[in-house]
Amino acid sequence: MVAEERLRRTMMFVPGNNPAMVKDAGIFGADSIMFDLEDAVSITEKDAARYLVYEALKTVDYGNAELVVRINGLDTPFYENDIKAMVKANIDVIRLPKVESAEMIKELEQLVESAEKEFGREVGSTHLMAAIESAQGVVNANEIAAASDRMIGIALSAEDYTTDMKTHRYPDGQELLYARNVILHAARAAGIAAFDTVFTNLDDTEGFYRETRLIHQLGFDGKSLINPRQIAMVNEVYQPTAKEILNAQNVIAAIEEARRKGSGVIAMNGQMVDRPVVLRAERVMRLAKANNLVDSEGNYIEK
Ligand SMILES: CC(=O)SCCNC(=O)CCNC(=O)[C@H](O)C(C)(C)COP(=O)(O)OP(=O)(O)OC[C@H]1O[C@@H](n2cnc3c(N)ncnc32)[C@H](O)[C@@H]1OP(=O)(O)O
Ligand SMILES: O=C([O-])CC(=O)C(=O)O
Ligand SMILES: [Mg+2]
Repeated sequence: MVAEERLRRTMMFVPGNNPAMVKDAGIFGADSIMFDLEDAVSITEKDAARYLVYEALKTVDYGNAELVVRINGLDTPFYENDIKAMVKANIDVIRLPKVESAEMIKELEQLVESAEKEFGREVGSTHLMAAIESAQGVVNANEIAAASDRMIGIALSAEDYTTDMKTHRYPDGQELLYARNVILHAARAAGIAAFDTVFTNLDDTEGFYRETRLIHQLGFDGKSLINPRQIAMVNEVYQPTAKEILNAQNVIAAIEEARRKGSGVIAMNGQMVDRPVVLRAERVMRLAKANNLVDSEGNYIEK
């Protein structure tokens, strides 16, 4: 097996100034919980939200969820204090909003490194991600994605992006097609994850499914979410079918057999099985496991 890659289908925003939501954010089963210190928090509450999230990170058990914080942008008076507090609280990932250049990620990296030294945290252990929210960010997506070894992903942020592009969001998503493809290619070229944007109309379930099916087809790892009700719908779209699971099991068994015989390639039902096929099969099995569709030995559970 290749190194186990973390599943990041659902990255749920949690307003950093809402004590009840911050406290209970772990119970909904999001792959990643993203505490927000930026646009969900008004200027007057910035310090209180930072303190609330810091305390929660120190005291609340969020299980296996990856813990992310969206700090305030580099053009605000808040980001330095945000970085220090979140590094000190052992956050897994810092998400920088409104990223337009590799230099912004490098500036973030320097501040994170000095905070790690100040608080006795292992240097390099705080991961980073960038939200791309403007034309400039899309144009520089390749450099942004490759700006630091700490980068785990880049995300499209379509609310700010469509404003910058002088458009707005439409049900068919045509206005996002270029940005989605650029971000996806930049992420894949850099070997990191790609996240799609939030869908803000909680009553439009059909629209949410349509958008999630599209980004799944394109190849995104997952989506930023605003509400726990959206988690199960994303997991459903990302869940492999019985046929895909059975095929993946056969592929993995076939390649293990080939390796025992000293070969990296084998034919299965007349079809060549090589590395990319095996990597896809391993991802299907990770998704199957996450959806409880296989037992601990990887056997399909009939439902
Ligand atoms: C463009 C951008 O920057 S987007 C990112 C910034 N925006 C955000 O972070 C907003 C996050 N989302 C929210 O605040 C909320 O989901 C809202 C305001 C949109 C809707 O809230 P509600 O109407 O309360 O939603 P709903 O009725 O589905 O909530 C059900 C439960 O889930 C909780 N919940 C809802 N959203 C969240 C969330 N994002 N995180 C944690 N818990 C949540 C509610 O508190 C409620 O809990 P309760 O049953 O114990 O009272
Ligand atoms: O990251 C997101 O999807 C939310 C956001 O800030 C935006 O859309 O501008
Ligand atoms: Mg935004």
